[in-house]
Amino acid sequence: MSVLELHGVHKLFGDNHVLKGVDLEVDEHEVVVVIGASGSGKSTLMRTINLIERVDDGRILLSGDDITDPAVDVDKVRARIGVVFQHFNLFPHMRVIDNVTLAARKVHGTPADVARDRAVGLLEKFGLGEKVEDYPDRLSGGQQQRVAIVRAILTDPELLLLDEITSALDPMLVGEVLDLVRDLKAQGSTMLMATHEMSFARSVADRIVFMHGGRPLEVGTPEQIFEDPQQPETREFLARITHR
Ligand SMILES: Nc1ncnc2c1ncn2[C@@H]1O[C@H](COP(=O)(O)OP(=O)(O)OP(=O)(O)O)[C@@H](O)[C@H]1O
Repeated sequence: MSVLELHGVHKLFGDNHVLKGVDLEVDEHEVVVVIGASGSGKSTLMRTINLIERVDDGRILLSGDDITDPAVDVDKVRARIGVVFQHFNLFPHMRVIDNVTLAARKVHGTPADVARDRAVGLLEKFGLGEKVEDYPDRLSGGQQQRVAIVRAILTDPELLLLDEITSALDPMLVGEVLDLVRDLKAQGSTMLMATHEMSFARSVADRIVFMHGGRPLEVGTPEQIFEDPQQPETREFLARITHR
């Protein structure tokens, strides 16, 4: 069963037609990685799914529910999706534990002690056990991003959206964040992510989506896309990005 379905999704900013009829599916436990040149619409795609941007045409279904219906309760939809952005977006005035548990307590109504126990368990599991009571500015970028990921998974969302989560990190710290994503995949999380890290995309994706000109131009397994791309634009993009 599909956790996420996009049917003919269009998004315009003024007369800049950024998404031009995107069709896409993500199945349960599947990891789909979106690649493509800067400006090809990867972030916009993520933002329409999280309802930060409203689509101009088309439909998005989350586990069968039409979340693009104008009558939809946006907060309820967002509570079903875990999101991690490039910039970790932790609250600087809150300790790690409060950052991680805030949404569970305030949006999901999880009792504070239950949220705390689960958060501490996850933080320990991901090597952050000693940071529970710290403020974000005491943490490295990699640690902050891992905290943001723990926050996103705390309430077992149906879908995880990861948008360029390593782009703001010192290259030395990228690996520790990507290892966490590999762990989530091993646990069966359903994920849609945009990344410029091709080797990571290749190692973690079940399917790769190459965005070009506002739509998925080529979709396939990592082997198909990286070893035998069918479209000239895909070949050109991969040649450019691997020879930087
Ligand atoms: N809020 C906005 N208002 C106006 N234009 C926007 C907005 N957000 C994105 N755009 C435009 O949409 C296009 C696609 O941007 P988007 O950020 O989705 O690309 P991207 O593939 O994620 O790029 P990158 O890899 O650099 O992050 C760009 O032309 C951008 O200028």
